[in-house]
Order: sequence, then C-alpha cells, then structure tokens
Amino acid sequence: MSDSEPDLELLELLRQHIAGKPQVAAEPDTGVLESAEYVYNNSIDVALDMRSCKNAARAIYSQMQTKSYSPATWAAHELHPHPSKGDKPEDVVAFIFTMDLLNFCFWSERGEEERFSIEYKGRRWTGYWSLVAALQRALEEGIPITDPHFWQNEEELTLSTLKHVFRSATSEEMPLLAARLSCLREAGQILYEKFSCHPLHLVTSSNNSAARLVNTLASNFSCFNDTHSPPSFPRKKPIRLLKRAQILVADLWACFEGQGPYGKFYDIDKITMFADYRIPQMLNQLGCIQYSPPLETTVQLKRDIPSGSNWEIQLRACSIWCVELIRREILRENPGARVNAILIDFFLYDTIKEMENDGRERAPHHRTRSIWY
Ligand SMILES: Nc1nc2c(c(CN[C@H]3C=C[C@H](O)[C@@H]3O)cn2[C@@H]2O[C@H](COP(=O)(O)O)[C@@H](O)[C@H]2O)c(=O)[nH]1
Repeated sequence: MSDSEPDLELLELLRQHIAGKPQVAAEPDTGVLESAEYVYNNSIDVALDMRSCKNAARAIYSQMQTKSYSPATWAAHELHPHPSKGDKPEDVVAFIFTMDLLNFCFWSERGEEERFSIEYKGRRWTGYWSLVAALQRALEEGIPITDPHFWQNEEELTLSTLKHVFRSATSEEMPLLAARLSCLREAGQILYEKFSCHPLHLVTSSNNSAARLVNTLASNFSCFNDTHSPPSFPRKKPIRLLKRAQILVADLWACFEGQGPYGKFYDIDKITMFADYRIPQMLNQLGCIQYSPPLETTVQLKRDIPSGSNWEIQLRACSIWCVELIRREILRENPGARVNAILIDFFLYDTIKEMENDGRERAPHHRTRSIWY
C-alpha cells in the first residue's frame, strides 16, 4: 500500500470501533470495477452499444449453457496442470503462479508459420498456449522453472537459460524475454522475503478472499501492480486494472473448482473480466464496444497504441465495464444463474481463439506491448 493511499481496512476498523461494533476486518474491494466505471463515464474514444450488449448477453449465456461452461472447463484444456492428472496441488499452485506472472504479450506481426511458437507434444503452440507449453516442457526437461529459489539464482537462471526455456520452433523469439526475467527475479525476492519462498503461503494469506489476494499481489509485487494515471483522466486515485493479479485468482478458483485451501474464495464474484488484448477484440466483433474513427483506424492498421496511453486505458477499462453490464443483464434475465465475470471472460477468450483458428476474426486486436497483459 503506497503512503498516499489510505488504508481502507484500517479506516473501516476505526469506524467500527467508534460505532462500538465488533472489530472485524472489512471485506476488501479491488477498486477495479470503480476504476472501469470512472473511465467509461469519461471516455470519448470508446463507447458501449447497449442493444448489442443485451443481444450478446443472451447469446453468450445460451452458448455457455450449450457448452456447459463451468470452472471445470479450465482443467479440460490438455496443457493445464490439475490434480486429476496426477499433479500435486502445491505444484499446481506454483505452476499457476509462474504462468500468470508471465502471462502477457504473445502477439506477433509475422504470419502463422513464422510467428513465435513452442514445439511440445508433437504440436506447435502459439499465444498464451505457447507459455503453458514452454513451462510444461521445461519441467519435463528437469528445469525447475516454477521454483522461486531458481528464479533468484543468477548463476542458474540467466537470460540465456530463459531463452532456452522459451526456445521457438521459428526464428522469432518470445517477446519481452528480459522483462519476463525481471518478473521472475522480483517475484522470487518478494516470495523469499514475505511468503516463505512459496506461492502457497501467499494464497493462504488471503484467508479465502479473492479481493484480498488481488490487493496483496498488487501491493507487494510491482510486476502485478497494473495501475495507471494517464494525464487524460486527472484524478487522485490511480486507475486499477490489475489484469494478471485477477486472472491468477481466477485460474486458482477455476482449477480447484472453488474448493479447498487454494480454490475457495467467498468473494470470487468481485473478480472482473481480465483486460487483455483479446476480449476487447471479441466485444468489438459483437458490436458491444465501438471506437472513434481515429482509434478504429489505428486498430485496423495494427499501429502501436502505447501502454498507459489514453486510448489504451479506455479500451481496457471500457471492456471491463462492458462485461460487467453483460453479466448484470444475464443475471437480470436468469435470476440465480451460476455465471460471473470470470466464466464470461473465459468463454469470450476461448470463442475469439476459435474464430482466430477458423479465420473468422473480422478485425485485428489492438497492438500494445506491455507486461500488464
Ligand atoms: N481475458 C482473458 N485473457 C486471457 C485468457 C487467457 C487464457 N485463459 C485460459 C484459461 C481459461 C480459459 O478457458 C482460457 O482457456 C489468456 N489471456 C490473455 O490473452 C492474451 C493472449 O492471447 P493470444 O496471444 O491470442 O493467446 C494475453 O494477454 C493473455 O494474458 C483468458 O481466459 N481471458
């Protein structure tokens, strides 16, 4: 927690003390939804189309039911680790932590045959799946890539070791490799100093609160602190998007199906959609979010949109708000439906990936190089 930000939990405890109420820590909030609504209310380059959002809510919920989308969908992906596949829970937690520490920026300007890809299990994996494949391959080769001790060992884990872990089947290297090494180094240091050198203790420190775990990640690890203060949104509080902190919690919840010491979160519905570069593309394809002409041209021409810029923050935050409105519409039409922003997000991601594979993408995703997503 930086000095300038008030400690909301402490203030709540003081308020309860004065009011004579029992001293229980207030349930924390991540501030992401508040940030998303603020940016949406002050955006001029990204707008939401309510009719499309209503239609999308109906179509998404119907298809999620057809495909029986649930947390169990996570383990069904062949590359994801899972106790049912013989993986020890503590190793699964370490894998998910490592994966979401590095879960950013896989896009390439090269064609399908030339883009960065990982050869594993007789297949070439690209995008997010190239990350998962590379981690699985490294573990099978005896490289302790999910061990924080290894991350801190500058003799063992060098940039060339990491290049070997992510060696490509093509001439293109994985993007931002040096930045990924910095994330591993920092995470190793913080886990050593504060969480007995294992992500298990980080997860259990949240006392089954998803919001508290997100905030712990954001306040202790700078590489998870996906917050921004663009000049075009002048307000005291930074805009909190926290994409990788949130998807880490969501992956734990989905993997363990909301159960046990590493998967049970009583406030999991506080997690929002994860502001990456795929969901905005899918929401735009559905007509739910629409861009101003200059932004539309920039995205269509695959021009760089700088990280933390006005356009990029609008794209990411308005997408979060859009999925929140879709979630509310699904629950309005289907009271009691077991749907949250996580499952809607996972569905939208998997759907745009199917469209990419079938050549049905109607427009490119936006191009921003960053460690945040
Ligand atoms: N919002 C959101 N972003 C997601 C995912 C996933 C994968 N999640 C799996 C787990 C359960 C689900 O069923 C998925 O199978 C990756 N990403 C992000 O996308 C980008 C990679 O894109 P591409 O290069 O095209 O693969 C990159 O920023 C990455 O961080 C998601 O689910 N939601």
